[in-house]
Amino acid sequence: MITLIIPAYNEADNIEPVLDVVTQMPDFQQIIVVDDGSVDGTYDKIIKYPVEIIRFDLNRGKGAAIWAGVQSARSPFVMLLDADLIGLKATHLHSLIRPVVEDGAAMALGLFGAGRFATDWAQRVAPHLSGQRVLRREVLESLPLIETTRYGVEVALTRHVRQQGWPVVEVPLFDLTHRMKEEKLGYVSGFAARLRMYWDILRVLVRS
Ligand SMILES: O=c1ccn([C@@H]2O[C@H](COP(=O)(O)OP(=O)(O)O)[C@@H](O)[C@H]2O)c(=O)[nH]1
Ligand SMILES: O=C(O)[C@@H](COP(=O)(O)O)O[C@H]1O[C@H](CO)[C@@H](O)[C@H](O)[C@H]1O
Repeated sequence: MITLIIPAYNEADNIEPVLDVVTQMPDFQQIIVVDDGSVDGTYDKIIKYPVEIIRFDLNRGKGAAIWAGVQSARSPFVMLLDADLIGLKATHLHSLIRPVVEDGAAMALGLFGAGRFATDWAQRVAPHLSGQRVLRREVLESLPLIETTRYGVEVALTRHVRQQGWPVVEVPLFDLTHRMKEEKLGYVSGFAARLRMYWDILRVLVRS
């Protein structure tokens, strides 16, 4: 009933705790991990798990990774999860699944709460950025140019759903957080990556 898609770019140090949880859950018809051109051994970590793998030779960006997963998805519902979550539990994912699969929402957005101040705050200010979502598959299939959006994929999706007038539900995900860019890459490279992310988001916001 649900296809889980996890885009992963250089997440060798982070992805195993996420895969440990999701591969124990009976809820997923498919788990697809898209290795978006990682050069840090992410692939070697993923192959130990019972998941479908799509591997890009070169990095194409988060939007392209998600789109590749969607093209292989067979279920009517899709869950998107980041590969660097800390504190993930099956109960988080059940609370995200329910509003779409049982209650008919087009999209459920998961928002960190009571996890860490910095990441809770970021999602309170900008909930439309969240990478944790459940959607009807056709929502993803009907988003024009999704493969070009890179980090703009979330704002593009949120805007698309709102423009169509489809119901969206925000779900708090308590005691969940993720590794921030500066924690993964150091302050200088992390901040540069953050600026590139804002650029991707801006590009999507100004187009059409
Ligand atoms: O070019 C990219 C950049 C990111 N990601 C993945 O997209 C998710 C969110 O990225 P990141 O953690 O960098 O975003 P943040 O949450 O720090 O903004 C993670 O699973 C990344 O591995 C990806 O597949 N391709
Ligand atoms: O919440 C945010 O401000 C950004 C950056 O998170 P951090 O400041 O690195 O914790 O992260 C989100 O935004 C990206 C773009 O929409 C998504 O791709 C990430 O999944 C999401 O965590």
